[in-house]
Amino acid sequence: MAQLDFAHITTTYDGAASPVLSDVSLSIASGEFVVVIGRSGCGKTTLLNIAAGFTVPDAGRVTLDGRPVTGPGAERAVVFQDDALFPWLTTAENVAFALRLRGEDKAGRREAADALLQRVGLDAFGDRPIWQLSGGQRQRIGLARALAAQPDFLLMDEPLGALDAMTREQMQELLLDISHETRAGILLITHSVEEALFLATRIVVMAPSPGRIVRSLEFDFSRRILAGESARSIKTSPEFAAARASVLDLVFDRVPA
Ligand SMILES: Nc1ncnc2c1ncn2[C@@H]1O[C@H](COP(=O)(O)OP(=O)(O)OP(=O)(O)O)[C@@H](O)[C@H]1O
Repeated sequence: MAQLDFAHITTTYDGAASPVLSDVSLSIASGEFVVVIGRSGCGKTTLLNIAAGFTVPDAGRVTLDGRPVTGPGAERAVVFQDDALFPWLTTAENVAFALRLRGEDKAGRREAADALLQRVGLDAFGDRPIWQLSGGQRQRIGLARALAAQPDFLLMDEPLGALDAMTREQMQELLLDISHETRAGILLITHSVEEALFLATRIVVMAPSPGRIVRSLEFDFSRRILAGESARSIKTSPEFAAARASVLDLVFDRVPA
C-alpha cells in the first residue's frame, strides 16, 4: 500500500497575475483511480508535473509514503497524450526501456516486454518499428512502457485525448482492468466528464484563477463495470446522466462550490 500526498501546494508562474495552484491538498492511495477535471488553464497539468517531480512548487510539498518528492522517479510513471515513444527503438524495446535502466539483462527484458505487450493486446507487434503503429496502438505501448517499472503510481495527462471514440472506449476499459490488476494508484487528467465518471473512484474538480480544488466526489461506476455490468448499460443509465450533469455544473461553476 503506497500513498501520494500533496500538502498545501501553492505556486505561481513568473509574470502570472494569480497562482496557478493555491493551497492544493490531495491524497491518492494504491488502488484509487483519481481523475482531475476542470476548465482549461486551471492548473491540472501543473499539478501532475509537480507529482512527477518535473516542477517544484513555491510552497507546500508532495510526499510518497512520507518521503518528499524531489524529482522524477520510477515509482511514479508518467503517460502523456502524445505517447513520447522512442522512434529508433522497436515496440518491445520501447516497452523494456525502464528495465534497461534498472540493469535487467536482455533475455529478462524481452520476456517482461512480451508479457506486457500481451497484456495490452499487442503481442504480435514486438518487433515492429514504432512508426508502423496506429495512434491507439502507440498509446497502448506508452501504457505498457509505464507499467514495465511496476510503478506505485501512474500519472496520466489526457492519455486518451487524441484517440477516436471507439479506440478511446476500448482504452478506458483496459485502464480500468490495469488499475484493478496492478493496484497502482492513478492520477488521470481528462476534459471528458463521461471518461472521468467511467474511470474514477474519485473525481477532483478544479477551478482557475487561482487554480484550486473546488470539490472531490466519489463514484462507483468503475466498480460496477469491473463487477461485470456492461459499459453501455452504465453510460445510458439515469444515475450516470445525473452524475454527468452535476459534475458539469461544478466544472462550469453553475452551482455554489
Ligand atoms: N511553464 C509555464 N510557464 C508559464 N506559465 C505556464 C507554464 N505552464 C503553464 N502555464 C500557465 O499556467 C496555467 C495553467 O496551466 P496548466 O497547463 O497547468 O493548466 P491545465 O488545467 O492543464 O490546462 P489545459 O486543460 O488547457 O491543458 C495556464 O494559464 C498556463 O498558460
